[in-house]
Amino acid sequence: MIVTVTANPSIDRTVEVGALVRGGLHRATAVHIQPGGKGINVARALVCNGVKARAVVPAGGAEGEQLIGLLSDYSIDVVRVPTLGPVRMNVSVIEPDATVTKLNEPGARLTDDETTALADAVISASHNASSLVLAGSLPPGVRGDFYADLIIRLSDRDTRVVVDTSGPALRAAVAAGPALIKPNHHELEEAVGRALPTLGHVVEAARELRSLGAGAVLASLGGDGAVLVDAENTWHAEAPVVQARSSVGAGDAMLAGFLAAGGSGREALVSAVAWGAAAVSLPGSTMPRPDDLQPHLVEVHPGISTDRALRGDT
Ligand SMILES: Nc1ncnc2c1ncn2[C@@H]1O[C@H](COP(=O)(O)OP(=O)(O)O)[C@@H](O)[C@H]1O
Ligand SMILES: O=P(O)(O)OC[C@H]1O[C@](O)(COP(=O)(O)O)[C@@H](O)[C@@H]1O
Repeated sequence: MIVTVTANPSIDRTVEVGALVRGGLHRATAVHIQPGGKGINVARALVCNGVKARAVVPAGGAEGEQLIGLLSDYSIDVVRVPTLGPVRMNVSVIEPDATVTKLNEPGARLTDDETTALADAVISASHNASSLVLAGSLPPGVRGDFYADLIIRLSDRDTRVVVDTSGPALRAAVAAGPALIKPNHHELEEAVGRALPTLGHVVEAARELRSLGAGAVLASLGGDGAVLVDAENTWHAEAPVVQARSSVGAGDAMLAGFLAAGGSGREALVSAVAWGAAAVSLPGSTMPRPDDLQPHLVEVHPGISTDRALRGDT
């Protein structure tokens, strides 16, 4: 069983429009309303591919009811932690060339009691977990070391803890020694405090985060694919997307693909990149199903082209 935690879930509205003009009126050509937040997306991708997943989700208000309702379309074992404040709504605007503009709300403040209830629910929901995924931003009221504390509390278990977050929460989590982190390009730059214009810079930064405590680093690089740095190896892999539609949730699909394929090594990276590329070809934050996956199109490069300039599109 893979357990995911989404401390700050959302209802995602993905709105497709013509070219975006700041200050202009845009008539939507399509709208997708989907359950959101990184851990929820990882769980959706897993169950869409026959892998069992449990999702721990704090949810309150009418939006919380709607989120739980949307989740009932998936065979996820949902552990709901009731909260007073409502679940946030995040909006992504997609232009015809698949450019995404994201508007993420901060989320409602969690009280101290709600934060404690969430942490306790995670500990009990992950009793039989092979992997525990701590994913997404932290809502107001939750301290930046929330994920780090969970890693420490779970350190005597066999569960592999995986972290996909940003900013101070990521820095704190790294120091607590997670098995794996999944930053995108921007989150990796933020974590090391400098720009990473080339593949070589990304690999250096990933090694730095390993030296600070992360067991392995799976860095997603948008159209440039992904890099995996673990104790033994460094790999770069990428796959073409014939027609990009929406990259919302691509990183979450990618992490799910990595875990579904065992969560370490070359073959897991191939699976990750195949799932990420497939997600980009689907509307909104739709997660790929087996028929959408094309692992044979994934290219794993024999060495790292350290001077390769990155597009920086994450
Ligand atoms: N334009 C693209 N072309 C091909 N693959 C892509 C593209 N954008 C994203 N991907 C795939 O999806 C993965 C996750 O995307 P990325 O944007 O890096 O993550 P996040 O959604 O976390 O910001 C990438 O590692 C890559 O495999
Ligand atoms: O918690 P954050 O960082 O605000 O991110 C939440 C958003 O990220 C998503 O999980 C999408 O993730 P990606 O970064 O993979 O595109 C959305 O479902 C959600 O709205």
